Amino acid sequence: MNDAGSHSLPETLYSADAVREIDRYVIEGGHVDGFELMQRAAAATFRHLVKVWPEPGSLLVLCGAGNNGGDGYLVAASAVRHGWSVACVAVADPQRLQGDARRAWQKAESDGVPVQRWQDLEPTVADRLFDGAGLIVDAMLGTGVRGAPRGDFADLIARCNALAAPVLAVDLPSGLDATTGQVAGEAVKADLTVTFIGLKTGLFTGQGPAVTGRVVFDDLDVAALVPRSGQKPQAWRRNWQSLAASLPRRPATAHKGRFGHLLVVAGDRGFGGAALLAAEAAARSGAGLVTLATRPEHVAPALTRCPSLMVQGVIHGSELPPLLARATAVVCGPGLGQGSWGQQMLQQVLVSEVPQILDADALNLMATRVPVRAGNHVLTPHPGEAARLLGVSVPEVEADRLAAAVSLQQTFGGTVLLKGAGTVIVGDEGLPTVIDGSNPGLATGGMGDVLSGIIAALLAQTGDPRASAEMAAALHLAAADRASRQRGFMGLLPMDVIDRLPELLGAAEGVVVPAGPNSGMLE
Ligand SMILES: NC(=O)C1=CN([C@@H]2O[C@H](COP(=O)(O)OP(=O)(O)OC[C@H]3O[C@@H](n4cnc5c(N)ncnc54)[C@H](O)[C@@H]3O)[C@@H](O)[C@H]2O)[C@@H](O)CC1
Ligand SMILES: [K+]
Repeated sequence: MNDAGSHSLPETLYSADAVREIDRYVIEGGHVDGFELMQRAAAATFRHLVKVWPEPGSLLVLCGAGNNGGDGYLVAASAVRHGWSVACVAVADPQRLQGDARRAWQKAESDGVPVQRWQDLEPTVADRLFDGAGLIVDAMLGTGVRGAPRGDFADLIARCNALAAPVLAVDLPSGLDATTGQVAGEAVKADLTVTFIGLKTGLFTGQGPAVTGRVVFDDLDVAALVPRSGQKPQAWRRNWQSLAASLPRRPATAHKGRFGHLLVVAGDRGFGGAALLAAEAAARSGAGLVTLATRPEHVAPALTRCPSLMVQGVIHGSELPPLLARATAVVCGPGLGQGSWGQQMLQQVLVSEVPQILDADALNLMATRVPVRAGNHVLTPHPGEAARLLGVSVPEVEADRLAAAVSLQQTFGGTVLLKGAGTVIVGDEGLPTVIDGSNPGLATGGMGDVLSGIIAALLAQTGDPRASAEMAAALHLAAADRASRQRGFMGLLPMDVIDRLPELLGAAEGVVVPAGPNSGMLE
């Protein structure tokens, strides 16, 4: 779930290599000495550690073979100076450490940190260290990690994850690829990640959100040097907090004709619910008018459930053009099925000029036959649909979600929204956007239909496919987070998410409902 602490995070995301280059620029450019930077990293880590765990009990610090380990040795030294009970385990032989990391280890030793080599530990002693830990500091692998953790690193990561003690990850959870968010073997599951200098993209997409816990950031006082380093961000980090202000404003004299007429083409036999979820989400997201074109048998239930919709039963594709002619945007896909009804409908949508969202079965049908012209469309694949469209496997998509989304955009044009934790949005220009946050309650049938309804409603109002996709993904997540506070994750339903849309939109519009005798009047 989105975390309150992330509000102060920067909005730019960098690859791990870009952050390493920034480090290099800062140090080799003579701006800040490498050991001084490491001391700042350790001090920042310790500051956050004390804030979250003022009395952690015994601290177990696991240090790797590089500068991430160096940070760990200095954190251990701070803890000893603080009078805490500390155990420090060197996963790699500290005698072989080099440079700043070596200096950090020596400082820890001279400050009285009891450093023990993992390889020298008797199994019973190792068990005691782990079982007695009140808090684990993971300083094993940082931005220098390459591939799946090997040897003792893999064992220690598994051991950390088997314990109930909380974990603080230094810079990133060991085992996570901080650029892509991929976990090739196993990654430490942290409760808090304190990350430095630049936010890394992989903390926010792929497996990142599942292993970082809360993310806090410290610029180590070198923020002013970042633009001068020549390193460019890889993506934007956005959430509802940062996007709500771009919501289209409604003048007091507004009439329904100003907010677009959305056509929802959805719901083959047996899939009427998907059509209704998309249409109702759209109606709740400010579309002026919503027409649902669906199988005739869904007309009566849809009208009963949501009388603000116009619902049209359609049997042949030839019935769509007049409806498309009146639409400012169209969403095609929820519950469309892959039979001839769905194919006919999709065909009509694809040949129209109307700005369009292509979702679910529309993407499955496209993957087998219909190429998309470049333009004003939004594709909203989940990783499985993305894999089919790209002709690769799902793990290949998940291994680098940003690259997969970019590749889809280059193939199909328009805007691509790749679903999943850390939703990625790519348009035909500008950096990709990563939506910060994830909610496991969204892994339920119908949630995607709600998302396409929201995107489509915003597209009908703004005419801007990319901005609509970004706002909708952030709003959808914020609504799910809000609903989860009452309903948890397992029992969350798409209707719960739709129910929270108006209050989030209202708050973004600055609508306030006063308490007291005039309650109910807007001011
Ligand atoms: N001076 C600097 O550049 C600063 C670096 N900082 C820290 O330094 C980290 C980067 O340090 P390094 O570049 O030394 O890299 P790391 O400390 O991330 O790790 C490099 C070491 O891990 C080993 N390794 C790599 N992949 C492995 C795998 N799959 N399995 C097992 N071992 C593996 C390598 O052989 C190497 O010895 C950052 O994440 C940050 O924590 C901070 O101290 C701030 C200043
Ligand atoms: K780490």
